[in-house]
Amino acid sequence: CQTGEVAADPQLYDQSYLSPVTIGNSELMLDFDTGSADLWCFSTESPAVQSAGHGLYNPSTGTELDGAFWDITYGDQSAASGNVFADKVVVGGVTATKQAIEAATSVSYEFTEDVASDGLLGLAFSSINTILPQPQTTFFDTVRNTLAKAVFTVDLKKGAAGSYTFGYIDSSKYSGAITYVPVNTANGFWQFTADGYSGGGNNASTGRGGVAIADTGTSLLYLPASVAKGYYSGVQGASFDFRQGGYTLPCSATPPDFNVAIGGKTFTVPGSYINYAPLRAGSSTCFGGIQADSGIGFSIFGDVFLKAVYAIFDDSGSSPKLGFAAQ
Ligand SMILES: Cc1ccc(-c2noc([C@H]3C[C@@H](O)CN3)n2)cc1F
Repeated sequence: CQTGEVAADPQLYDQSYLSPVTIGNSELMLDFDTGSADLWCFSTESPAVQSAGHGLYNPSTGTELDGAFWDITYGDQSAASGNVFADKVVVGGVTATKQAIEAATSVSYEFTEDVASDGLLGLAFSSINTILPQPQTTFFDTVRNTLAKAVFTVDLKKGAAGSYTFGYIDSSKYSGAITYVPVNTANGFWQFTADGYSGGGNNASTGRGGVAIADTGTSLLYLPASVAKGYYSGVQGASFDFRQGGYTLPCSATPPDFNVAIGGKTFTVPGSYINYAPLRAGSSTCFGGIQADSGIGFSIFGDVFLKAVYAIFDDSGSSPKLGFAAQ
């Protein structure tokens, strides 16, 4: 029965978190993403102009999955594609002897420029893996029957290293009780229902909650437009900036805390997490950590929310569930 833990290292402004993964005989830094289901990495097959500065997977240690290819586009329209090998993957001591490794033969500029990241490790449901003609399993699905308990946990932190555990829940990482809610896997995400929101200009609870996904690969907290608007109506100097494509606020502001009701429990995002980052280096205007989820179809509980809680992604029972606890 395997268990393991791996660090989650924050990148600038907590834009993403990277974890060390051994693939074949390379150690790469991957962005663990509960909002997608492909494990892909830069490789010796990637064009040098796209892979300069990145760690590379060398497929010579793997076995090619003949005729298999993959092509993924993320929420921000960044993309990558390539072919597939089976190879050994080790995450925090947990070993998958034959994991589908998606070697990139092409990536969009966002990935080329993100030189700290050597690829992504998807932790959503394997139903949305993009490998054709036959989708393959995520790392978690590959190892889940060898784990002491079919769970992984997420403990992200603001401006500090957090961790992912596989196969166990670490009671030292949270306080109080864990609140569990059911997960709807129809879209392949860790999708749940939030009961309601309050905080900022939303002084009265805005009651209605809505459908949301827990997404470690998204930096911010995307909420119904009415909730985002209500929140910033209580923040001096905040406004919706069409040029920036979202709400901005003075970097000098200490915004009010934001509360989310889930499973009858209230979880608080400290206001400081919502003063996210300067628009560009040296700017005194910052981009807000809460933004509207307009056009997405559901809310996205990204890192701004996840770094305020301890999150349990549990597929050990008859149906998957999400647990949240105060950190
Ligand atoms: C350069 C770059 C761009 C995007 C992403 C990215 N990773 O996860 C996600 C979110 C959105 C949804 O697609 C699934 N989870 N986005 C990572 C990158 F390193």
